[in-house]
Amino acid sequence: MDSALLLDDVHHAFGGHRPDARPALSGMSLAVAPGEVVAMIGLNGAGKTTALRVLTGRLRPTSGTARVLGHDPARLPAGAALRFGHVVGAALVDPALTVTENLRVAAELHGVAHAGAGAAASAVAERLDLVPWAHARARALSLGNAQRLGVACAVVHSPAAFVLDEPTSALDPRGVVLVRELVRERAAAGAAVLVSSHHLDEVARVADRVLAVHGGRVVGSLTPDEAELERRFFDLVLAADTAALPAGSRRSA
Ligand SMILES: Nc1ncnc2c1ncn2[C@@H]1O[C@H](COP(=O)(O)OP(=O)(O)OP(=O)(O)O)[C@@H](O)[C@H]1O
Repeated sequence: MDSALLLDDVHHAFGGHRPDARPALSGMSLAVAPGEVVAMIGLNGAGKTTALRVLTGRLRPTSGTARVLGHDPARLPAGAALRFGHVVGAALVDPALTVTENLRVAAELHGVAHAGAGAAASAVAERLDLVPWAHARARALSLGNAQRLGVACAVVHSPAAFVLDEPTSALDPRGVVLVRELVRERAAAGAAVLVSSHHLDEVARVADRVLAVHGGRVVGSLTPDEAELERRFFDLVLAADTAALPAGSRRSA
């Protein structure tokens, strides 16, 4: 089956060709099929957010190929943009609008007909337990509820593919479960989902595949139900670091 989300040998160095430029992506390759949830897990600075920024079209990589629903994300045709959702960095939320208004606007901006936008907004607000704050302005929300609203706005139009950067970082345990259930539901309906996280336990519960990201690339894949996931992750990181050492210094490392 064709990938709905794809990065193929993507490289990016902030600072361009300056001598002090440091690579953020060094051959990042991944693919997410329709109906699949893939999680990227990695240490701080591994390149997860940079990879997601490439997929949202906000960052043009130095080289390599990125595709969202078959298109270059930096020039996503309107039809594909309507079928894509994302929260990477600041969510697409207007602080002056209420929760319901934001959801309705997000739905209509993504092509949901005016007549159906209210129902779509109510459904996702209920799903993420935002109903008690339906009439609150977004700027008045707690950090966790603001994060729920960001996720809700990204998926209110039932996108065919979506990417979420650390979508549960501010959530309470119930919020974590609600986002997990929402992601699984959308994948069961055929969406391709790519999420990033620092929390192995959490992604193991939501993802079909977990990709270990280190040094700007995928250094291995973990199956969520395998034993000792954390140790396997660190083994992959260590192996990648060891392989990157100059040949003569490997033995003593
Ligand atoms: N705008 C930027 N300018 C310069 N360097 C950047 C910029 N954004 C990211 N980087 C660098 O790129 C590398 C990858 O960063 P990135 O934010 O993608 O990592 P991450 O895996 O998302 O990390 P974290 O888990 O801490 O969020 C890091 O070395 C980071 O310092």
